[in-house]
This record gives sequence, structure tokens and C-alpha cells, in this order.
Amino acid sequence: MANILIVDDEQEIGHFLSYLLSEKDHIVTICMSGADYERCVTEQEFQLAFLDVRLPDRNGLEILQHLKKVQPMCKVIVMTGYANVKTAVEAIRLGANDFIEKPFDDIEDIEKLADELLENGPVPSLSCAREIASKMDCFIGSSKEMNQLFTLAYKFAQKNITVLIEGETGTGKDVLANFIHQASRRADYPYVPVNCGAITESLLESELFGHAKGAFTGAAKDRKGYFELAGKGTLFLDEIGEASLTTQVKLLRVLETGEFIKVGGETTQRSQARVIAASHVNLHEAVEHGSFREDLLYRLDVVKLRIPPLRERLEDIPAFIEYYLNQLELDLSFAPETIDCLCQYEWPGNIRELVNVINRAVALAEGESTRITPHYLPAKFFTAPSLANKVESEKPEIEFDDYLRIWQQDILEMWKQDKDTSLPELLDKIKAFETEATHAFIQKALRKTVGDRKEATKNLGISMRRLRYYLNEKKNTREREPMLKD
Ligand SMILES: Nc1ncnc2c1ncn2[C@@H]1O[C@H](COP(=O)(O)OP(=O)(O)OP(=O)(O)O)[C@@H](O)[C@H]1O
Repeated sequence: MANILIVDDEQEIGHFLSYLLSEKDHIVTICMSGADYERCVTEQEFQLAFLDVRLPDRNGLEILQHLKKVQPMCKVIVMTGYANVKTAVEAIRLGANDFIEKPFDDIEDIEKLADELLENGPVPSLSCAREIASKMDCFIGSSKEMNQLFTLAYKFAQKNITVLIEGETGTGKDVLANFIHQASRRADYPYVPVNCGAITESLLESELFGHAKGAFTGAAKDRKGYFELAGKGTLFLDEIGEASLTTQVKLLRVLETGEFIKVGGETTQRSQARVIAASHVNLHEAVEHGSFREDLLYRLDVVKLRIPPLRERLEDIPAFIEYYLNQLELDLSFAPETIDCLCQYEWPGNIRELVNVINRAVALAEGESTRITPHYLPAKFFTAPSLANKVESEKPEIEFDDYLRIWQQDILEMWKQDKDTSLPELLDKIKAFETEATHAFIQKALRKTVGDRKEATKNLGISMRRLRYYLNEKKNTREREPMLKD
């Protein structure tokens, strides 16, 4: 038995919910205005509240914030009409546990939601999101922005609403759209990603909606479009800003009515797919410039999720590298100074660029080192003078300096001692020095060519085979072969 508060100016809603919840022996209090609410909230303690976001005398979001402040343990379900789903998004951001849409079409869902919130408390969305992400190639990280993003994405995935994803190129819009699909009730149906920018304008319409036989030259038979292929699943329209104004009209129709007609077709078909759209350009600006329809943007922008660029969450870089190397199942690690370099870069290509940099470094280091030092990074990381100087004087030289000093002392001590020196011992020391010195000079050359081995061999005046031999020799510290032919 729980104390439940209902705040709604529509009498029928109050009565309906009251009936539903009293059946389960809960005590229900109905408030029909903000003033009513203020009185009740000081008199009683509630475990759950159903809150309408539109009241005649007060803003529902203000009530939500007030309730969360004075009764923080009270769970809140916000109620909205379709027209103000955006307010529900804001409510979730402000701490509401969930939202339901009016008119109610699934009473069992409401009962289930109330039971769950009262019995177990809210299941933390972030841990559910992490579980789903771990089953697909999706990294969430630990930055506040990404945690918030995936928590919201998880919550909205459960609802049947259109989502608009904004983010620069390579931030992971496709990855996020796929995550929303996997977290939704549509996960067993297809996920169909379409890059509108990669399909020519004349073809996009028939790719999206399909075409009938004979619709144009070459249309030898009927063909299904992506809307049909997605079925009850999710259609991800990436780079939607690239769609022509004619295609935008058709997209608007399918979003408003669920209906579409194949190119050259006669019969109207219904789409049951959920649409997630994304754009790297600001669609509001595109509307101002006249290249994007305002009504379509209004339909798409029900829930907007913005993926922050990588430069705004540099703290995710070390964790992403670890995550990615684990995926590759490689026993490699990035040296702290390499990570420092990566964290000082702007990342215009975002996560995609980071993945490329990791792949490149791994390929260069393979068979040579298990520790990825800055010289395995491309030159662009060292264009800033301070960074370039830092890398030029990086550890390897310092380490070789130290080695040389110790080696010299060692030999001098041997030289100065009175007893006879063992010649094999001396020759061993000289051989060890030769190996170290060769390796240090090769590493220096590779740093100069930013990992380009071919260029390094030219500068060093040796063959590629010999270079590999020297690198392996250091790595395996095995006995050197007496003679090596080029
Ligand atoms: N959250 C993530 N977890 C794991 N990998 C990611 C994530 N986000 C991005 N990536 C990596 O970055 C690459 C690019 O991601 P994605 O294609 O989703 O970006 P995008 O924003 O859709 O790019 P574009 O704007 O070019 O379409 C992916 O192939 C993946 O390797």
C-alpha cells in the first residue's frame, strides 16, 4: 500500500488513475491545480506522483522540481499529450522517473510502471544502458555528458517516438541509433541504416520508398524500399539534411500518416518503422537557409540527442583506448606520454579518427613493441611546437643517455681494476652496447619519419630486412647471427 499523488486538471484522468490504483489498495490523493498541490504536499508524504505538465495555474515542471526538492524519495511519472512530448524530455532531464502519453492506450503498461517504481525503485537506466552497450560494439565511457546521453537514449528507446541525433562527423551517430534500436522493443526487428548523403538525389526516393516495375528505365521489377525493409524495426536516416525538398515532402507524409507510395506505384502502403534521423549540419540553420522543411524538422525533432565532440570529453580517451585494445584482444598498451599527446589534440574527425590513429599505431608497433610511445603517432600530433619539442626529447634518448653513462662507467671500472679482465665478459658488454645503440638510432630515425619504415631505411642506409632484424634482435634479445646479407 502506498500514498500516491495525482496532479491533473482533467477530472477524468484523476478518476481513471484513482480507480486503477485504488484497486491495488493504494491511497490516492487528487489535486486539480497548483494551489491544491501546494496544500497537499505539505500535509502528506507520497511514494509516487503522476504529474500533468500543463496546469492552469502553474507550470508542471516547476511542480516537478519542487516535489523532487521537498520529497526526494517520491517517484514521479510525468503525463503529456503528444504535442508536448518535448516537455517530457525536459522533465526526464529534471529528474522525473518516466513519462506516459495521454490519451492512455496501454493501461497494463501504466500498472506495470507504477508497480515497478513502487516495488523496486527505478532500475538505474545507466546500468541497463551499459548492459546493452556491452553486447554491441558500443563504448559509453565515464564522462558526465556521455552518461547523461546514454541514460536519456535508453529511456527514450522504450517509447515510440522519433529521435533526432545531432553530432559532428564521426561522433558515433550510427552507433547511438543502433543502441536505441537494441534498447527498444523493436530489437528483434531489422535495424536499417541509410546514409542519405551517400545516395544520389535521383535514387534516394526509390531507395527509401521502393519502386514499381517500369517506374523508370531499368526498373525491371518491383523493388522494396528501406521503409518496407525495416518493417517494425528502426530506420536510421543519417545525413537527412542531404535529402532533396521533394524527398522531404514524402518523408513528412510518412512521419505524419505512416503512409507512402512506391515510386511509380499506385497503392498506398503503411510503414510501422520507427524513424531515427541524424545530421552533422544544424537543421535549424538549414531551415533558415531554406534547404530544409520546417514542418519536417518539427516532426523529427521530438527528442533531440546531441553527441558531444571528442574534444569536449577528452577524459574518455584513455578508457576508449583500453576498451578498443580489449576488443582487438591485443596485449598492447599506450604509454602515458602518448595518451598525453592524444589528449592535447582537437579531434576534428572524433571517435572515427581516434580509431584510425589507434589502428595505425598498433600496426606500426606490431612485432616491435608492446608499449605504444608517441613516435607511433602521425605527424599531426606534433605540429604544436611545444609538443614537437617534447616528443623530440622523449624518453628513448634519455634512456639511451643513461644507458651510455652506466655502460661507460662499467667499462672504466673494468679498465681500472687491478685483476685481469675476462675478455669474453668485455666482448659481451660491447655486443650489448652495439645492440642498444643500434636500436636507439633506429628508433630516432623512425620518430623522424613518424613510423615510416621505408623512409627510415633510406635515411639510415640499410635494407628493410636489416631494419626488421635489428628491431627483432632488441625485442627478442636473442643471439645475433654472425652475418646478415642484405
Ligand atoms: N560509442 C562508440 N563506441 C564504439 N565505437 C564508436 C562509438 N562511437 C563511434 N565509434 C567509432 O567511430 C566510427 C564512426 O562512428 P559512426 O559511423 O557512428 O559516426 P557518425 O557520427 O555516424 O559519422 P558520420 O557523421 O560520418 O556519419 C565507428 O565505426 C566506430 O568505430
